Formats: sequence, C-alpha cells, structure tokens
Amino acid sequence: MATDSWALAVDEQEAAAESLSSLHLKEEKTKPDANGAVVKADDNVEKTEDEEKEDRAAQSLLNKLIRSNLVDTTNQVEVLQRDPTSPLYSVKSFEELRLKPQLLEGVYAMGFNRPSKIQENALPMMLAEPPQNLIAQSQSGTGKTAAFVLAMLSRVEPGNKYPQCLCLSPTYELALQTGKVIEQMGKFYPELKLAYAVRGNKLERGQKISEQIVIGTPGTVLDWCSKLKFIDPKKIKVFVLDEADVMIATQGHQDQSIRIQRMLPRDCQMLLFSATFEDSVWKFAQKVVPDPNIIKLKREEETLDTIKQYYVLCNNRDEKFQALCNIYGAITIAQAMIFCHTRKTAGWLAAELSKEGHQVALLSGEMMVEQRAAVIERFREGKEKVLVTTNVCARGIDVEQVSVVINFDLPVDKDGNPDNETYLHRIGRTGRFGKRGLAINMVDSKHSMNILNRIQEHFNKKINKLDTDDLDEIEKITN
Ligand SMILES: Nc1ncnc2c1ncn2[C@@H]1O[C@H](COP(=O)(O)OP(=O)(O)OP(=O)(O)O)[C@@H](O)[C@H]1O
Repeated sequence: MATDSWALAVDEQEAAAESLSSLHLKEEKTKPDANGAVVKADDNVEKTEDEEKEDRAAQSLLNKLIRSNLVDTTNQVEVLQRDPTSPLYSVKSFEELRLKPQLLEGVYAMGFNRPSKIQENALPMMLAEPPQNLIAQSQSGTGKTAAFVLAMLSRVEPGNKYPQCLCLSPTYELALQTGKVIEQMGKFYPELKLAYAVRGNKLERGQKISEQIVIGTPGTVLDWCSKLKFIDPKKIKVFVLDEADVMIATQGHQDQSIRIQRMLPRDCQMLLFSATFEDSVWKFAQKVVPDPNIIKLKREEETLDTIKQYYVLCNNRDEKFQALCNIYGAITIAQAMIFCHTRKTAGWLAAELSKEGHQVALLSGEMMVEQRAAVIERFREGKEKVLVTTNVCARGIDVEQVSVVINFDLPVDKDGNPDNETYLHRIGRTGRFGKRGLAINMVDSKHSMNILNRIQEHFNKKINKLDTDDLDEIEKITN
C-alpha cells in the first residue's frame, strides 16, 4: 500500500469521523482500526485466509457505499417464533409501530415510506414488550441496519446518561457507516448521543462515558467494558451484533463478542444480523442469542433463462482483444462489464480499450474501497460505458443497466476448476427485470474450452459459438 493512499485513508476516515461530531465522537483524531482500515484485495496471487476475510469486510463496505435504495426482492420471509402460539405480527406502515414522534419524523426524513420486507416482521418483534431476542438473515441492502437502529433508538432513555445500547460491527469503517444511520435517524432526538468504541478513540482512564449508544469493534468494546470499565455492561438493554458473517470471518472477533455477551444482564435484548447463514454463522448466532426468534429472507434466485450466452474461440490475449473490438464494431452496446482474471490483464485491457476511443472505467484490487465506490458510481451514472474489472473487485456489486457481460477470462477457483457460482453471478448482472441479456465468453486454450464445457454442463444451458470475424453473425445475436 503506497504511502499516499494510506494518508488518503486516514484523511477520509478523519473526515467521516468529524462529520459525526454532533453525536459527540470522543476524540477528534481517530486513527484507523487495525481491523481493516486499509482494504486491499489481490486476485493475482492465491489469497491467504486473512485476505479473504478482509475481502468480506471490504465487500460489505463497498455495498453500503454504493447503495442508495432497498434491494428489490419478491421472496417471502420465513419466520420462526420462539413461542409458536403467540400471534405473528407484521406491519405494513411505520405508524403501526407506535414509534416516538421524533423517531417517526427521522424515518420519514430518510425517505422511508413503508417498512421493507424484512422490517415488516422484524420491527414488531424487536419492539415488543417484553423485549424479544432475534436472529435475522437477509441479503445485503434489504433494510437490516435501518431496522436495528430503529430498535435501539426506540429503547433508549435519553435522560439516563450512560450506555444502554451496544452495537458491534466487524470493522472501523462499518461501524462508522452504521453510526451515520444512527445519526440520521436520530436527527430529531438531539439529547441522544453516540460514542465510537474504535481503536484510536482514547479516553482518560477512570472515565465513564455518558453516551446512550455505543457502537464499535469487538476488541475495543471488550476493553471498554472490562479492562477500562468505561461502560457498565450490566446497564445495557440492547445488544446488537451486526454482520455476523463478516464478524466471525475475522480472527478473534467471535471470542471477543462472546465475552462481551457474557457480561450483559440476562434480560438484555440480543439481536444478531447476517447476510448469509452458513453453518458457522448459525452456530455462533445460537451461542450469543439465547431463545431467539428467527427471521430469514431467501436470496433472489439468479437464473440464466433470459440470457443469451456465446463463446468466441481465440488463440491468445491479442486475438481476444481483436474479437472484442469486432463485437464493438458490429453491435451497439449500451454498457458492458468485462471480467479479467488478473489485475494485470484488467489494467492492460482497460488501456487498450481507451486507445480505441472507449470510455473505460477500471476497478482494480489496489484501490481503496472508497475509490472503488466512486468508480462504480460513475459507471452507474453512465459516465463510462465499459467497466473492466477483476472478480474480487466486482463480487456482489449491482449495476442493473448492464446489457452485455464479457468474460475476457472464464471464472475459475483457486484450483483451476470452473467457478460456476461466480459465472452465474457475473452473468446475472445482465438480463435482469425481464430484460434480455447477452453474455460472451472468450476461450483461448484447450483448458479454457474444457472449463466452458463444464460450465455448460453444470447449468445445462447451451453456450453457442460465435464467429467474431463474421460481422453479420455478430449482428444477429442482438435480434
Ligand atoms: N423502509 C425503507 N424504505 C426505503 N428505504 C429503506 C428502508 N429501509 C432501508 N432503506 C434504505 O435501503 C438501503 C439498504 O438498507 P440497509 O442498509 O438497512 O440494509 P442492510 O440489509 O442493512 O444492508 P447491509 O447488510 O448492506 O448493511 C439503505 O440505503 C437504506 O437507507
């Protein structure tokens, strides 16, 4: 990581921290947390486990930075109640929740008209009396953060000048993002204060903090609760564990979270959120949330049904580039995403396309998350028509208007086998919402032909050959 980008990271974080001053960040000069302040992804070399983990946090942050709306989902919510005999409440409006007027005002000021799918069920459970515990899983962007922030703000007694709600986030940056939501939603609640338990936020020993809500990373929160005693954990009424899947992917966070949870009173409300629910997350969730209600929202299935898939046979990188130019010469492509296996190829391809006069955006692993978010934003706004990227950078990002996806290199896992899930995910960028999409795969060796055949077999969907030297044939694929 170059010194200037490190400096940039610190500047950006400080700027973000300062913007939260109305909620009283304890110390002005906040330094980045060791838990991933500088996020770096590398697709070129085999990743170590730690880098993988960093990726998850980076991905999550990137998603938050580029997201301005709820994700569209038609899937049903699955609810498992601790007490199956009690009636299941769900709400279709925020009024039904009988929120404090200042909070309702905050919700509307954020532009929320009605609860999201997950909020319809989660909010009545979280706000019920007596408080109930909850484990909730739904994909990123479905309204989880807004839901638990509303729950914390509802339970807080502003007159009591000590921490009552504790929220754990996996990284410094994610904590700041959630802090911003608390700040926005609590805008009409000036007496409410928020403190950041993140590394670098140094308080004087022996001090007690008066803020009613504390958000932070597990290590610092643990120190503040035990060693430094800035927080009296026995007075916590709501404990939120956000991004549990990212959390447990980080060394030490799982144990620290459990140790914090053990210090809390028995009747403290425990809420855990996760975008995914693999076994490890589920086990962890059950350890930290006793007697939970459970809410799950299934991910929208991606399908290849509305996508026409082709492959082009080439002998090397230059021929692949030529094929790409031929395609661009024959058909009008509104916006395309092009995936490469390595940063080096992505950089080279972006430069070559620029030389040909294309407006190209490049997403590359050495970029800071904030820079990546800015690149994606520009692409979304249509400022560039081609986005060249490696897989690590683009995993999980939503750019809905893309009409063509090009696999300049086919997706493979670290053992060189076809990565079907990534294929589906990449191609799924196009052909959404009933639109017809186009996917073109570049094949440049026997090995990659074999990969393509296996992908074809896996999805049981034919991928047709395209001769890019024949302009008429290329034109036909858009019919
Ligand atoms: N009820 C709502 N109506 C409209 N927009 C909403 C509503 N709830 C949340 N949003 C907005 O939708 C976006 C996603 O919400 P939120 O961040 O709460 O989702 P999330 O599930 O927590 O996602 P992530 O896991 O990525 O943080 C945000 O921009 C948020 O402001």
